[in-house]
Amino acid sequence: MNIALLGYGRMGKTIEEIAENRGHKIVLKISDDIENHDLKDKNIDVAIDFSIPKAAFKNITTCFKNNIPVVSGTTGWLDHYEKARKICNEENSAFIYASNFSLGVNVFFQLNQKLAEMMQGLEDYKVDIEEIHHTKKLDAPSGTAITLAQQILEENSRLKGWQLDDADEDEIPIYAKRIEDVPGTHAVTYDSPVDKIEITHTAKSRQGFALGAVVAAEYLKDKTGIFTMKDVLADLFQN
Ligand SMILES: NC(=O)C1=CN([C@@H]2O[C@H](COP(=O)(O)OP(=O)(O)OC[C@H]3O[C@@H](n4cnc5c(N)ncnc54)[C@H](OP(=O)(O)O)[C@@H]3O)[C@@H](O)[C@H]2O)C=CC1
Ligand SMILES: O=C(O)C1=N[C@H](C(=O)O)C[C@H](O)C1
Repeated sequence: MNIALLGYGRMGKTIEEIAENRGHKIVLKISDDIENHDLKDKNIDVAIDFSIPKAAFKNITTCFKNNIPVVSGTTGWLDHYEKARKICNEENSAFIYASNFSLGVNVFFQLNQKLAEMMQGLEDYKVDIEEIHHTKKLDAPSGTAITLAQQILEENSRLKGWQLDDADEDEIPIYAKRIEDVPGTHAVTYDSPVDKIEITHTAKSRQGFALGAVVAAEYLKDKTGIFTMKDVLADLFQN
């Protein structure tokens, strides 16, 4: 498969290594405005975007307009997600966005949803989310922490939203810590006067995120439409 890397930083480089080990070819790497690059004549099968929040929307939709399916893991641009979906559908292209491509985190998402369902009637427990990342991260809270909060909100009608740091009684506080070189840690805690329930996912490196993104790209090639990591995992475990 011929892959274009939109963003060639920490994740782009890790994806390159994993994709090549799986027999794919990197035919384009960009770290600047996509308009400076010719997307034609490179036989790009899939573009993988791990860039920066302010570039993601343009990167993704330019690919749709050039009939190139896109896997995007860039966080911090989701105000424009619905518009990107619309353009994808109009252009008959294909798209997978995930705040976290790691297979382990996608299991953790299922665990979080189940736990939220079990805890929604237990009013003595206060829930919060903590995320820890390296000091170079541009956005806070992390995209993964926002996904975790959204899953809890779907199950708990007493909670109205999430807030970074100081939250109201009916909001989920998300605490974002920045510590040098931490690849990504997420914890969801339910605290009551008598006990505490915690679930944590700790990434040991970026390899898990990168592998998930390459597996998603393999899934997306030759498809049309909008997909999620749930579709990718269902396909993976079926085969
Ligand atoms: N969904 C997931 O599983 C994961 C998501 N992420 C997310 O992926 C994104 C990238 O993370 P990471 O690799 O650590 O960040 P880096 O800062 O290491 O990489 C971002 C790269 O994008 C480049 N860039 C700048 N402008 C553009 C542009 N217009 N088009 C394309 N590339 C551009 C930067 O170049 P330069 O340095 O020259 O400015 C840099 O090389 C972040 O949003 C992060 O949150 C990260 C890990 C996992
Ligand atoms: O910026 C990172 O590094 C990461 N970003 C993603 C996020 O914002 O959730 C995923 C992962 O935790 C690493």
